Amino acid sequence: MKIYDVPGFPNPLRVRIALAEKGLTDQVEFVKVDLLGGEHKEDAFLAKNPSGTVPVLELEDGVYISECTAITEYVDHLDGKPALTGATPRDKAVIHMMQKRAEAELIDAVADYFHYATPGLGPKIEDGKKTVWTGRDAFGRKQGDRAVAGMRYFDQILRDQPYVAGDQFSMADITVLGGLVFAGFAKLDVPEDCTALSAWRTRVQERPSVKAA
Ligand SMILES: N[C@@H](CCC(=O)N[C@@H](CS(=O)(=O)O)C(=O)NCC(=O)O)C(=O)O
Repeated sequence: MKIYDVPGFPNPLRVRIALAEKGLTDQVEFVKVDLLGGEHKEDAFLAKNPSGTVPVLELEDGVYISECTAITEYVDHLDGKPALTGATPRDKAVIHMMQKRAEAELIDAVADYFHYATPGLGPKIEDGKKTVWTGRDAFGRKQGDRAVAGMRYFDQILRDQPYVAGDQFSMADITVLGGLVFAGFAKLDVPEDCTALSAWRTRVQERPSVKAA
């Protein structure tokens, strides 16, 4: 397997943690993409992923898989013992639901704040993305507020259960952690009173997979 990504960036981190959780990291060739230089917006990369984002997984048969959730589902099922995406219909559904909330209300909202309300990845990348749109800064700030509301939501969830989707660590936890890492990138602070979320982060950061990623 080959993964095109940028080490240390939030969404690539989601897949790197999943690979480490499954013990597959050493079976992957990582190919660094020059994100700041705009390589991901060039035709050669767009042919791998028309969305122009990382990470992208390339399989032995040449198929390209983008989207962290899809990549995580792929690696989680390779050994027939899904541990991150749910082993029963019920667990699969709850994890899928919480994963979607972690994307929509946290990591993707932070990404919008980062790209539209801050200098983001710099003018070479961002100007292409930000068409001349008078409301773009206001949209970015609104998404920042949405991300902070998302932090409060997950704080409430984690007051009643040890992990984002219930009693077990899952890909939904990985996505919330990616969202908090992205928030740090974007200088979007976790509210002081989100004590359950902060305690959960301290706990999951002790996982070998997180330390290794
Ligand atoms: N929904 C995508 C999001 C991927 C994404 O936005 N990746 C960022 C990198 S990261 O900063 O989120 O880690 C990217 O490629 N951004 C390039 C750009 O926005 O031009 C996924 O799940 O893979």
